[in-house]
Amino acid sequence: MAIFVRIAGPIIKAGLPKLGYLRSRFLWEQTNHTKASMVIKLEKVLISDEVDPKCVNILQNNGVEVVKNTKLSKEELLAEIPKYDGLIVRSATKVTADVINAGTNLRIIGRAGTGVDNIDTEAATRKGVIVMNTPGGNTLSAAEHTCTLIIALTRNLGAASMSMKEGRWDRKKFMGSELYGKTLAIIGLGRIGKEVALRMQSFGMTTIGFDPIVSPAESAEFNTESLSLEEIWPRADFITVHTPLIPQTKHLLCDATFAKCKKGVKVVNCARGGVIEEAALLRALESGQCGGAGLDVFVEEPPKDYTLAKHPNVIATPHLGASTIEAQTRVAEDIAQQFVDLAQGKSLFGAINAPALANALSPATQPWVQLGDRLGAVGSLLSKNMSITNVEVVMFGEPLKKAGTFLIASVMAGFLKTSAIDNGDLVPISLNLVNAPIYAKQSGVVTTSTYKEGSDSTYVRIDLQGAGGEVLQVCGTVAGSECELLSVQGCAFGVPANLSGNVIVYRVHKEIPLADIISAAAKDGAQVRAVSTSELKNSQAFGVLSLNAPVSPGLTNLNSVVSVAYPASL
Ligand SMILES: NC(=O)C1=CN([C@@H]2O[C@H](COP(=O)(O)OP(=O)(O)OC[C@H]3O[C@@H](n4cnc5c(N)ncnc54)[C@H](O)[C@@H]3O)[C@@H](O)[C@H]2O)C=CC1
Ligand SMILES: O=C(O)C(=O)COP(=O)(O)O
Repeated sequence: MAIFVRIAGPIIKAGLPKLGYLRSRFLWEQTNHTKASMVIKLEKVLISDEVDPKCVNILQNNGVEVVKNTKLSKEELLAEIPKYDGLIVRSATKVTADVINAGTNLRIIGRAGTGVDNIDTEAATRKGVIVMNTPGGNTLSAAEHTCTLIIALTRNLGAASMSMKEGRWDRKKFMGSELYGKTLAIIGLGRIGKEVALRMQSFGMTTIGFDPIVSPAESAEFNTESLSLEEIWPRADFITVHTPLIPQTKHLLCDATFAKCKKGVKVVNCARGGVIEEAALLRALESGQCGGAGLDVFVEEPPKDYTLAKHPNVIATPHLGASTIEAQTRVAEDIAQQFVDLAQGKSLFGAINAPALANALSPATQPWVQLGDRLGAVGSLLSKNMSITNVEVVMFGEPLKKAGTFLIASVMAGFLKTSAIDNGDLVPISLNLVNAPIYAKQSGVVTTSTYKEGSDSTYVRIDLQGAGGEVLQVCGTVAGSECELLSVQGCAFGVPANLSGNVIVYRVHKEIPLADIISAAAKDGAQVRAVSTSELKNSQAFGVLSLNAPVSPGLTNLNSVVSVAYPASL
């Protein structure tokens, strides 16, 4: 299933009503892709960075073809990527929006490591591509490397070792200081920050820290006092940063914050280049405001300018935090196993951009995901001209208790797809549970879900509310693996209508002989395979014609017999 989006531009299709509530317009084209379901097809994976061979073994043992090529230029990667369902990287490959958009078959990007700043996660999410990392696999190695840099800094290990290699015995030059009794400030008290705290406490250091999501009680559990940054700067003898590089952490240490620190403060960056502003650090080192820096990461890797790395008070390593046999084995195994588990519908572990996929992975859930998509499509067809502002998904029956998030996403996928047929937009995007929530939000339609306790049967109702307050209700269920329409506007179908393949959905306002409907549809070119009709209630009834092949829109003959009829490919 592909969606074509153009944010602005003329409506190409004439003669069909336009949906004013869609802020951007969508035109769907049917392809072989599964509708809004989210079973990940994983046949071919590209590994474009140095990842432990265990990754290849696990994938291959699970029937995945793997190509490892760590020498691809950007142009070569752009040319190669369409061949793959999955891409595995470390920090070297820059997975930019153009790479993601070139990946016509790309379903999943895996980061064998922690930081995903080299992956344009927003572009991936819009394209419906899952981004996954291996949180925790390299925590201990990064923490140990940080501790190594702190210890090395305080005893001038880098420079002292260098001077020995140069044949000198400089005992006076390299007077150090003890860590015992000193204060270590840890900015970012997540996985690595916490492990650094625990290790450095064994040297007798006092650990203080700041993290917006770690409560004082949590940090107290690892003996670290939680303070504001303003309280931290003047107290710290050493500062180590363990945050991702995000706008809030960029240049956390800069001229202004260095100025608030103790003279001679020593700093360590084993997180991401740019959390400490490099130019400000150089100035602080030159002035003596900073007494030394341990740097594992740089804004540009490898750096073009080695001034910082060459500074006598700097100990620098070329992004080695995760470069241990143990960490590389773990992250390689983890990412491969996470890919396999996701493809087999077992687990979503490590995915960072697919909340609607939670609870939607098991094979048993897939028909419900499909049902959401199809009810959304039917709802869209029958609510034309209502200017839908709200969509509520109401779930009945214990098995659907946790289905709200994925059902909203799949209903909106079906709804937006079908709505878009009347518009005309041109950039191809596959809608799925990863990107449907973004496009739903962008459409301006407010979505909610409600679970109703106490129902003996399991079914879904979607309530589509128009700008004028009117509501269209569409109800459906899953029988085996089939999606069935149970009722529209409370008009129950005698035999539930099968919602699959090519159909025509129609509405009448009085009893119309079925023969008249079928013969009118036939005149419009429809090869009708099956018919389901609802009861007539409140002067309306609904029907679904299942067809052997798609039929062109318009349906002039049928529309002269029924009130409205719409073709759809479900
Ligand atoms: N040098 C290397 O080879 C490695 C570097 N890393 C980097 O280390 C960093 C941390 O990794 P983990 O501890 O595993 O991540 P984590 O997600 O467990 O911890 C990061 C913490 O930073 C906190 N944070 C976010 N914004 C903040 C702010 N404005 N101020 C203070 N804290 C803030 C978060 O709340 C979170 O608790 C990441 O940037 C990662 O890429 C990770 C592994 C190896
Ligand atoms: O996991 C991380 O965030 C790292 O920085 C490690 O990077 P690497 O996999 O060694 O290129």
